[in-house]
Amino acid sequence: MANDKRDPDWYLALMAPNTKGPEFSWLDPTAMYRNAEAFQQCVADLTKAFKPDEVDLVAGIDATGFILGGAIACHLKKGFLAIRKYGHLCVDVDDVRFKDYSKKEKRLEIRKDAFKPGTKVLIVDQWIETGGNMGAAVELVERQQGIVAGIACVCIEETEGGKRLMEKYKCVSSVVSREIQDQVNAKNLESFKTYKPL
Ligand SMILES: O=P(O)(O)OC[C@H]1O[C@H](OP(=O)(O)OP(=O)(O)O)[C@H](O)[C@@H]1O
Ligand SMILES: Nc1ncnc2[nH]cnc12
Repeated sequence: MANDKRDPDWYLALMAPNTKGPEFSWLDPTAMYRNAEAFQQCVADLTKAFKPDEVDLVAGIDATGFILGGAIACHLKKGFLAIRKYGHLCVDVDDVRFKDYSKKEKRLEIRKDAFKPGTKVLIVDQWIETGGNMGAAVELVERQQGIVAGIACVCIEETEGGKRLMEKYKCVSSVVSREIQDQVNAKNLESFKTYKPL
């Protein structure tokens, strides 16, 4: 990409707007993952701030955090820990209850003895809105004496919860410019005006 004249976060314009109503999140980043160049660029962007010895294990949040988290684990040549929605693992678990952007009660779980104490864990998800899911994931990792090496998401909204996570942990997202971050915070991307499904 030596002569690439695109903005560094060009691929965010491939995310699809919500056309189904308020019970869904306001856009769909999985539309962007279908583009090979976009997906690979996103994985590269979310990992470049981490040196190999900064991360021992990558954790992804159920469900869409598995897509990016799995790809990031392979890119960094690390193992992958699934942070699952409650009730899915067939082994003993630790779990956390919380509320997310839907304002409904949610619950995440990880297996007991998921990693050794002191393991440096990079937590990956698609998105941070209220920070409910990510806050719960952090709690699960820290309860087992893991060290949160960082947090990686396509976008992190500058909500109260998002800002709290950014103050405390090394957080990376694909958003580069103030302009796009403001659009993310406003839940309305300029690119929606010209977004075309394939
Ligand atoms: O910051 P928050 O308010 O917690 O919102 C962010 C979460 O919401 C979405 O998950 P959701 O459970 O809606 O969808 P998914 O199962 O498709 O990943 C998203 O993937 C994050 O996990
Ligand atoms: N995938 C997503 N897109 C936009 N906002 C979100 N809030 C929670 N998940 C989201």
